Amino acid sequence: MSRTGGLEVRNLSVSYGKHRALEDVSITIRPGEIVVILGANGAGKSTLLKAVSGICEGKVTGSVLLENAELTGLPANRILDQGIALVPEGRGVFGDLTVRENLTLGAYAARARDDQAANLARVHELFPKLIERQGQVVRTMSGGEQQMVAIGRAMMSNPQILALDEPSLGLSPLLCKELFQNLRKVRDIGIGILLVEQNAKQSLAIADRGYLLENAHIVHEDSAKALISDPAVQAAYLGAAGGAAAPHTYDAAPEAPAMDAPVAPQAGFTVRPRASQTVSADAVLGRSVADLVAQASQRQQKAVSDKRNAPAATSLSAQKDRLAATLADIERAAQSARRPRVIERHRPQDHAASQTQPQPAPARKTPDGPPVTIEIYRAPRVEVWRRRPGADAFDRS
Ligand SMILES: Nc1ncnc2c1ncn2[C@@H]1O[C@H](COP(=O)(O)OP(=O)(O)OP(=O)(O)O)[C@@H](O)[C@H]1O
Repeated sequence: MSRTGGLEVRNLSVSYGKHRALEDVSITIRPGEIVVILGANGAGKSTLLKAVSGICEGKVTGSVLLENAELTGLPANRILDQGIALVPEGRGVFGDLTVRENLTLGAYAARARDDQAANLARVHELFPKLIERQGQVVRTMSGGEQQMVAIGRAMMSNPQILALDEPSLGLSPLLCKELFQNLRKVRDIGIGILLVEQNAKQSLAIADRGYLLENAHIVHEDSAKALISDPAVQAAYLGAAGGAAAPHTYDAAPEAPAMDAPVAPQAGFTVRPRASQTVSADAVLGRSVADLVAQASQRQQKAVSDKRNAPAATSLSAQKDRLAATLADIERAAQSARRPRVIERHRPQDHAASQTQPQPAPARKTPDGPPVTIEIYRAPRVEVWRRRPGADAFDRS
């Protein structure tokens, strides 16, 4: 029996064919608490939400209990009737219908049919903007407003647990802030919230507790407050970008070198740094690496056609030439990105003089730092080529 009330997930495992997407996952969400699930891409977060809401395509074992009632194996509509509402990734609103129509559709759950007016009043109280916009076609609304409609629609089923899959995806920082404030309001009326989020910083700021899901396993659980200040969590999820994740990571083949060393185990758990910790080559170079590769490839095709009469130029050597040309181009672009730049600087003592006559801006050299190690990742199988400080060639060690 559940000791907590609310939602209790016990030893949940999900397989898609031979692929194990969730392994022995146990979590709880109490009424009136926000629980966030953090994890890298592919860790199994969406699978967890789908399994809990009865829409998972994989084979599910383990148990999902709501207020001690066993939900495992029930179809999605019965799970909704029991009190778990899902706001899926991408919102799932009906774009061609109005706000009112979307909300009405949310009230079809048996548990909510008799209380439609009261539920609508509650949604309007939470999100007064939806009253003004009730006749508006949802497709014409902003992303943030559509997200509000999606949450409002889920709330129309009068849920005990609201599960949300990446609700802040694609929202501006301002709209994200509004979204998280809205989730707080939902929590404050006693609904338990199971939140999967890429935006670790803002979600932990409103959450009560959090779980770290890595490679299908829960590797850590703590209060949101403790997670925010945990160095391993900071390194993995709360990087300089504030947890805003890169859109994808590359899956390394088993023999490929790791992209990042794992963060040193802290308090008995290890988390893999997110891709957001890695600055993209494009950002470092200020140029598109894909363009450089395309240019190098075109140049090489010409070189290969010039060598047509020399059969000794095998395709292997042509490939090597192309890679060398690409790496050299990237190296040149990186050097030019590091070249000292002239930066305008106004010293306070120059200010008065500069009021009367234009002053030449003093030049400042960008400080020479240690030479940078350049790393190039090639998808889908990760190959890491490095030119180490002081070396004049790339190697794959
Ligand atoms: N329908 C499916 N069929 C086969 N494999 C799937 C299916 N759905 C998910 N997977 C696989 O299960 C693993 C977990 O996927 P899931 O979508 O749950 O991850 P996630 O943590 O939500 O990642 P993301 O943040 O990228 O959505 C991944 O390896 C994924 O490729």
